[in-house]
Amino acid sequence: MSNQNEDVLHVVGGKPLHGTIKVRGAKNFVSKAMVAALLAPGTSVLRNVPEIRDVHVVSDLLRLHGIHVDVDGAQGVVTIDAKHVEMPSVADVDTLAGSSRIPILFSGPLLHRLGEAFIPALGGCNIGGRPIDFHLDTLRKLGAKVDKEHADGIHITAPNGLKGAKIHLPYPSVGATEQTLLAAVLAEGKTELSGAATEPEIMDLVAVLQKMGAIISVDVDRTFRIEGVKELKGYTHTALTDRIEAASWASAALATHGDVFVKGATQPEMMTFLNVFRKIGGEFDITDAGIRFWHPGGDLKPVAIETDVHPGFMTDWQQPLVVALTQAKGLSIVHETVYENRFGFTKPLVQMGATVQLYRECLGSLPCRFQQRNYKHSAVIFGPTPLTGQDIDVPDLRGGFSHLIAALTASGPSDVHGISLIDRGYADFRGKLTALGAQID
Ligand SMILES: CC(=O)N[C@H]1[C@@H](OP(=O)(O)OP(=O)(O)OC[C@H]2O[C@@H](n3ccc(=O)[nH]c3=O)[C@H](O)[C@@H]2O)O[C@H](CO)[C@@H](O)[C@@H]1O
Ligand SMILES: C=C(OP(=O)(O)O)C(=O)O
Repeated sequence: MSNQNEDVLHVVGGKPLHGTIKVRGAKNFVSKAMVAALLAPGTSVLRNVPEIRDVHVVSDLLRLHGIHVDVDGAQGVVTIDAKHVEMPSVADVDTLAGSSRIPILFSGPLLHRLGEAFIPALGGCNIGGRPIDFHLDTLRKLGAKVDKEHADGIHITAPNGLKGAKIHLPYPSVGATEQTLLAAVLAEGKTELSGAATEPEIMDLVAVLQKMGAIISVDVDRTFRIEGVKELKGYTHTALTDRIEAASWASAALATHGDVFVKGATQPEMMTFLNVFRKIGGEFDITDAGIRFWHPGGDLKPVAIETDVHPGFMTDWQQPLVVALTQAKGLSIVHETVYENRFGFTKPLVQMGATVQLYRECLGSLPCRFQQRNYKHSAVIFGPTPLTGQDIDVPDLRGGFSHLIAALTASGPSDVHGISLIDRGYADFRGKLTALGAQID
C-alpha cells in the first residue's frame, strides 16, 4: 500500500516523449488465463506477464483457494500448480472484495473442482453500472444455483455438476463470453453460445483452453460451440501483447508531439486503432519488434469515433486518445457505446483548458444502447487548445493514464493524485515515462 505522498506524481509537461518502451502481455487476457489454470489438476506456465497489480490480485485469490502460484515479475513468468484446490472462508475471500472484476470468472472452474464457489463484491473501473446478470444467467443455464442473498457476496453451487446448454448473450459482453467458455469446457455435453464477443484476448483464452484439451469452435456469426470434455491438463502459453497499453503510449506520443517506439506492439490486434491514428495525422511504422508512433509536425486532424466491440474501436482506447484530440484542429466526436459513464475523466481536461462538451443524446444516426439512461455518452472536442498544468485526481485506470498524458502535454507543472490506481494495468509506467524523457517526480 502506498502512502499519500507516494500516490502523487509531479509532472512538468510541455516536453515531447521520445524513446523506446516495452509492452508485455495484456491485462485483460493474463488474468483470465490465470483463472483457466484452475480448471486442471496440473501445472500451467504463463509467459510475457506484465508486472501489474491485477496479476497479484488474481494470484492472491488463487492462493486463498490452496493453489500454489509463483510470480517471477522480472522474467514475466507465472507458474500455477492447481493440483490441490480448497474452499477458503468467506472472511478470507472478502479480503479481496472490490479489488477487480476477475473473481466472478472463478465461478465455473470452482464449480467443476469443488462443486461450489463464493464470489466477493467485485471491483474494476467505475465507468458505468457493470451488472453481472449475463454471467449469472449463463451459470444458471448450465445448471448452477445462485444465492445472491449472502451479505458479503454470491454463493454458487452445482450439486449435479454443470451441463451443456444453449445460451444467447443480449450484448456481446467480454466477461460473460469468458464466463461461458470457462464453465462450459468441462460441462457435460455441448454448449452453444451465440451473441458472443470475439476480442483478441478472448481468442487467446480459447487458444489456452485448446492447449489444455478443450474442444471449442467459433462460427463467423460469433457463435461459440463448446464440446465438454472430462478433464483438462496444464498449459504453457505466451500472452498476447497489451493493445490498450500500446495505444495509450501511441496517444501520449501524438499528444506531446513525440516519437515513441512501442516494443512488443502488434499490428493485427491494433488495426482499427492504427486507422484512426492515421486519419488524425499520426504516423506509425510497423516492424517485427514493435510499432513506432510519432507526430510528424503540422496540424492534427479531427475525427469521429464510435466505440464498439471487436473489431470496432475499443472503449479502452477512447480515453487516452481524447487527450490527443484536444490538440487536433477542428471538431472531433467520440461516441461511447460500451459503457454509459466513461467520460468523467474529461472534466479535469476542461479545467486544464480543453474544450470538451458532453451530450446525452446520441449524435446523428449512431446507435445508442444508453438512450434511456441519464448519462452523457457523446463527447464533442474542439481543438487545438493549449493545456495548462493542474492538480488532477485519477478517476479510473484509463482515465488516469489520460490525465498523465494531459499533464505531459500541458505547459507548467501538474500534480496527479491517486496515481497508484494506474498500477492496475500499466507496468512500471513511472520508469517508462522517465525512459521517454518525461520530467516526473
Ligand atoms: C478485465 C477486463 O477484461 N475488462 C474489460 C472487459 O470488461 P467486462 O468484461 O466487464 O465488460 P463487458 O464486455 O462484460 O461489458 C460490456 C457492456 O455489457 C454490460 N454488461 C456486461 C455483463 C453483464 O452481465 N451485464 C451487462 O449489462 C456492461 O455493463 C457494459 O455496458 O471488457 C470491456 C469491453 O471491451 C473492457 O472495457 C474492459 O477493460
Ligand atoms: C475497464 C477496465 O478494466 P476492468 O474491467 O478491470 O475495470 C480497463 O482495463 O480499462
